[in-house]
Amino acid sequence: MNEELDHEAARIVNGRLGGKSVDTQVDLKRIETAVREILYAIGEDPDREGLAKTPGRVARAYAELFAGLRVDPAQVLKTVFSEDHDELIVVRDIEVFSFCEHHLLPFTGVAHIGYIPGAHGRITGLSKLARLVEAYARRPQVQERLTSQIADQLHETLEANGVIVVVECEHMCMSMRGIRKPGARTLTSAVRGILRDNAKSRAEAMSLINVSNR
Ligand SMILES: Nc1nc2c(ncn2[C@@H]2O[C@H](COP(=O)(O)OP(=O)(O)OP(=O)(O)O)[C@@H](O)[C@H]2O)c(=O)[nH]1
Ligand SMILES: [Zn+2]
Repeated sequence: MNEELDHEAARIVNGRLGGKSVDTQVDLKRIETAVREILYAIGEDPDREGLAKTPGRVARAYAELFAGLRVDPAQVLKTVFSEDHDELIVVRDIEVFSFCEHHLLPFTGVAHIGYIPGAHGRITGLSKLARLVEAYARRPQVQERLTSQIADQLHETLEANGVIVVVECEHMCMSMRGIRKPGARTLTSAVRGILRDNAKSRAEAMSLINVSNR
């Protein structure tokens, strides 16, 4: 099949991201075809009653699960307020559902985000921090990149004095298959600005995030 034509035929579906509808241009037909092939390949019958609608369901699920690919994270942070607050703001325990790009299996856990506004006092809506996590998580990812992308976007867009992002996740590709170690959690952090340069500020941020007591 001509790839360009196939791409042009991509259907628009509505996905949901952080509770908001987004236009997600995803080639559902192509996913359906691929899922049928996978079902054949594992020795299943894609036409049996229970599986007949599965390729379509998987296609719609993927459109939603990978909706972050069609979100501009800078836009997510566009709601900013000016506030005379030059100290740490932390939102912790933001749920993360992402997919490791190696096995396309989920990794799930929480993200903790802290930032110190810049001199102009630019702060964003608290929910926007969770939306930012969604925008970067709903893509094929690695946990390290997810962590640093969130930190870099906050640092840049808010011109924050300091940023800290800690992500703790369990990877299904380590739990369900391969090494099979359920319960192992991976912690990654990214620190920017004053929180990177100043050990005392970083320690204060870490204690608010309180990772070690979880
Ligand atoms: N650094 C990092 N590694 C990840 C992440 N998600 C999955 N991985 C790892 O990616 C690696 C891929 O290794 P490969 O040797 O290419 O693939 P594999 O043979 O399936 O590896 P095993 O999982 O060890 O069976 C594995 O060690 C996974 O644990 C992530 O977010 N960050
Ligand atoms: Zn993996």
